[in-house]
This record gives sequence, C-alpha cells and structure tokens, in this order.
Amino acid sequence: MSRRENQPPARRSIRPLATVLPYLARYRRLVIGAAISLTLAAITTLTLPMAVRRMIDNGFSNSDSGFINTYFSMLMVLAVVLALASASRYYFVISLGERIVADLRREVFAKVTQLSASFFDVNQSGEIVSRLTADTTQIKSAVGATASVALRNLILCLGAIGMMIYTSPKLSSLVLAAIPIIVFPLVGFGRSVRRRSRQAQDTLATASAYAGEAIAAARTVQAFNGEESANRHFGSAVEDAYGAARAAIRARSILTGFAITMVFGSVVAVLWFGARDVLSGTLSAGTLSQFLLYSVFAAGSLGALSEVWGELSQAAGAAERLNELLTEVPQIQAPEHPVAMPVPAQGAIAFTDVHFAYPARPDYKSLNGLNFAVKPGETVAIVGPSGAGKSTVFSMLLRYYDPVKGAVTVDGIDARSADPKDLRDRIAIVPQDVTVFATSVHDNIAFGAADASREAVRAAAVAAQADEFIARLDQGYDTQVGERGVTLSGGQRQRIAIARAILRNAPILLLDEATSALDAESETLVQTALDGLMRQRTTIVIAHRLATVLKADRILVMDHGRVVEEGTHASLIRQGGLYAKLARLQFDHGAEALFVAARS
Ligand SMILES: Nc1ncnc2c1ncn2[C@@H]1O[C@H](COP(=O)(O)OP(=O)(O)OP(=O)(O)O)[C@@H](O)[C@H]1O
Repeated sequence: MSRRENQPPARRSIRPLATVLPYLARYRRLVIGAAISLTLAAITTLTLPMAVRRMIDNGFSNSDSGFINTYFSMLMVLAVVLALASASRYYFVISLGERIVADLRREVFAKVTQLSASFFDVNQSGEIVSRLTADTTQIKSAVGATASVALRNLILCLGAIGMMIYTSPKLSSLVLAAIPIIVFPLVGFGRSVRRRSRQAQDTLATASAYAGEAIAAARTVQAFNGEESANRHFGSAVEDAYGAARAAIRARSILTGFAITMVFGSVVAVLWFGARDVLSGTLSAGTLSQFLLYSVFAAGSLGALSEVWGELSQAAGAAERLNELLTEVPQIQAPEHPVAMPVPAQGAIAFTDVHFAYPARPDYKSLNGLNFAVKPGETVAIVGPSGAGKSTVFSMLLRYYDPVKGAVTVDGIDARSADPKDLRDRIAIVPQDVTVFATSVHDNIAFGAADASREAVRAAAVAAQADEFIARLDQGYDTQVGERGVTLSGGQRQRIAIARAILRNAPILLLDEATSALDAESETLVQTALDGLMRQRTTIVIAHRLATVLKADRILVMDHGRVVEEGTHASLIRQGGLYAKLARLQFDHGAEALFVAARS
C-alpha cells in the first residue's frame, strides 16, 4: 500500500502465508484433529498396495478361500477407516479455514479503523474493502482446502516413496534420480504463477474500488448521463483483471501439464525396467504391482502437490496484501505514557505557531504559523477564502494529523502528549457533509454513545428539533434510513448530526456550517438546534452565514494558513480588509445592509 508503493516487488515465496500461523495456533484442537485425520487417511491409503501384493502373490495361487475372506474383510475395515478419516479431515480442515478467515476479517477491519487520516488520503476505500473480502476468501480456500490437500499429498508422497524404496531399491533409485528433473522447473513455474496472481488481485481491487465509488454515487452518475462512461471504465478495469487472471491461469495450466508429463513419464520408464525384471524372474509379479501402485500414488500426489503449490502461491499473494494492512503503523498513536487531560474539562484551545503540510502534499503548507486561543465557553467564528485552512484547523484539533512545527493544546495539554481517545472525547463535531449510516435513526443518533438510553436519545433529538420529523417516520426511531441516509432530507440529516453531537455532550463543539441552502423552515430549525447546542460550550464554527458571525464572540479571518484579521463583525467591516470583502461577497442579503451600517 501507500508506504510500500515505491519499494521493489516483494519476495516471491509462499512465506507471506506465515501471517496465518498465529491464527492457526489459536485453534490447536482443530489443527490437531485435522493433522490426525490427515495422517490416518494417508496411512490407510498406503497400506492398500501391500494388500494387493499379498493377494496377487499368495491369494490367487493359494486356493484357501479362508485367506481370501480374511483379506477382503481387512480391506473392508481399511475402507471404513479411510472413509471416517476423510470425513473428519473435511470437517476439521474446513472449519479451521472458516474460523481463521473470520478472525482475519475482524482483525484487518479493526486495524483499518485505527489507521490515521493520512492513510486514507492516499488509499482508496474500495481497494481496502477488496482486501477484506476477496483476499481473505482466498486465504480461506488456502487454509480450508488447499493446505489439507497439500499436507495429505505430502504425507502420501513421502510414504509412497519410502514404501517404493522398501519394495524395490533398484527401481526406486531410478525414480529418485528423476525427481530433481521434475521438481526444479516446478519451483520456477510456481514463482511466475505467484507474481501473476498478485497482479490479478491488485487489478481486481482497483476495479472493485471504482465500482464502489460509482455505485455510491449512482445518482450523480445518472444526473450526468455518465452510465456509459462508468460502464466503459469499469468494463475495462474488469477486463484488465481478467487479463491478469488469465496470465496466472495460463502459467498454472502449463505447470500442471508439465508436472503430469514428467511424473507419469518417469513412472512408465521405471515400469519398463520392472517388467524386464519380472520376465527374467528376479522380481515377483505381486512386488511389481505393489511398486507400481506406490509409484502411481507418489506420482499422483506429486501432481496434486504441484497444482496445490500454484494455489498456495495465489493465497500467498493475498496474504501479502493483507499483511501490508496488518503491519501498517498508524501515524497517530497514543504516546507510551499519555498525559491525563484535566478533569473537569474546561474547553480551552490554543494554536501556537502551527505549521502544517498534509503528508500527501508535503511541499504545500496548509497552515503557516497559525496562532489563536479560545477561552472556555467562547464562540469563535472562522471565516476565510476557500483553501485558507479552515477545515484543517478542525483536523488538527481532532488530531487527525500532527503539526510539522508548533503545538495544538486543549485544556493546556499538547494534543500529541494525550491519548487521542481522551482528546476526542472532549470534542463533538457537526461536519458540513453529515455522515449518516445505513442503520436506524436511534443508532445514528447514538453513534459513538452505544449505551445511551432511548430517553437520552429522544431528549437529544428534541433539543436538535428532530423529534417531530422522526415521530412522523414509519417506525419512528427504529426507521432504517438507507445507505448514507438517502431517505432523509438534507436538513433532517443535519439535525440527526446535531442530535448526535448533543448526546455526546462534549465541552468543545466544532461546527462546519453547511453551505448548501436549506429551505427557510429547515434553516430556522437547524439554526435553533445549533443555538441550543452551542450554549455553554467552547465553539469554533466555520461560518458561512451572517447570523452566525453576528452571534460569535470573536471572528478569526484566515488566509493562507494563518489568522490575518480578528475582531467582531462591526470592527472588521470598519477595517475594510479581507473580511469586509468576503462579507460583501459571501453573506446573504442582510449583509449588505449591515455592511453599510457598520461602515457609517
Ligand atoms: N487531505 C488533504 N491532503 C492534501 N491537501 C489537502 C487535504 N485537505 C486539504 N488540503 C489542502 O489544504 C489547504 C487547506 O484546506 P482546507 O480544507 O483546510 O481549506 P478550507 O479553508 O476549509 O477551504 P473550504 O472553505 O473550501 O472548505 C487547501 O489548499 C487544500 O487543497
């Protein structure tokens, strides 16, 4: 991901799968169950050729039918053991795969939620979601099926080779000589499969990211008649993913074909030698049959191993991508010994010579020597042209980022030395783009205060002027509001956000006034709700309305990342500087009159 983008491609091995090992260690019983049933199934299979030899060499030449009966009964018992072992292998192994992938998903998600704003500045959410779903599914099939097939075949292969040596050392030496010729090319092919499958996963993630974005913005896509171009874009991303997958598939099919040819070719060659020994009387027919079966087992399991190797390599690509997320270090973390914030909270804020550049744009200073202080309970409005750094002030207060130079303090404590959780507990924010989740109204208001009672949620909604419209919804507070709150109006969404902030009851309120026009009634309701919220709290508001600046104790005018003017509306208008210019352009009609009044 971000910090690895410029690094050379990772080692092509199945080592990334080691990520899964700690998860396996948690479920020892399932692992032991799987190992026992795997071994049992393999051993049972390995005894079959011996039975066959005994039957060919003794059974058919010996007319004793009792011998035959004993043999067949034993074979039956073997078959039952094999069936039981296989069934329990399936149970243990598949459960293990599902269990581990559930843990992985949970942990990757938990990790992602901890990552800092700078991570999300450069990584697409859809891409991350793809890791959470597609990549974990691949790990599941690797652990759940592939690994067990690999293990079974490995045991079978080693067992069969051991038995081949025991049965006929001479023929075995011929086979063993052929092994390196088979194995080395396989390893080489495996590498290329792995590289290609990683590419396939990466392209798939890009396609998913695009789809996520387009689906979330379906209305905008339609409004701009953008369906066709969206389809084209997604179509070509999907084709790229298909192309990458095909390259991986091609490499794998070559790998499989090659492995089977080599393995069975050498079996046939060995048999040819064996047949000559039987003819010359130095080898019994039963022993050759036993050897033949073992070599077919060994060859079959080698073939399966090569196929499985390809799958494991694919899963290693997925594990690598997950590992990148799991090992990503959040840039903003609590210090080892966080300083406790003073209790009770006061709500004092100070920015001292703060310089800051976003990590995604290190050469551009969004804050450039910003200085200001806000006293407990004060209401300060920030105004300034677009790009002046107003929203960045909020990001610094919430400690999404740390200053490059200078300090941000809350209640006298440097934001960097406190636990971000304590700091954020003191802050409630009503953003311009309200985030409403696809759950009930109740859960949306109680977001971040999950144990709030229904009464408390209702009281917050009443204070936010939202209770009335909520009561009119089909199921009141239990109404599902649709993804991103699509079933609510803009003003309703804002009041939900205000109720959420009221419920939080934090001493500091950050308010980013919506610029989008609400109708007069909603506007009044939202304004009344906000007035209630701002009372008795330290408030910093990014102001777009005249009414707001008029109510503020103080106005800070920002430009190029610093405060350039400060005062009340009247005093600033009188100065005739940037504020006076902005006020004339930005504020609603009443401004003109006030502007004139303030100047005269
Ligand atoms: N995540 C980010 N990564 C890189 N640069 C950013 C990021 N967010 C903002 N910027 C840049 O930082 C500067 C200040 O942005 P900020 O959003 O604080 O301005 P603003 O005063 O709130 O503007 P507006 O009134 O238009 O919302 C801008 O030049 C902007 O391009």
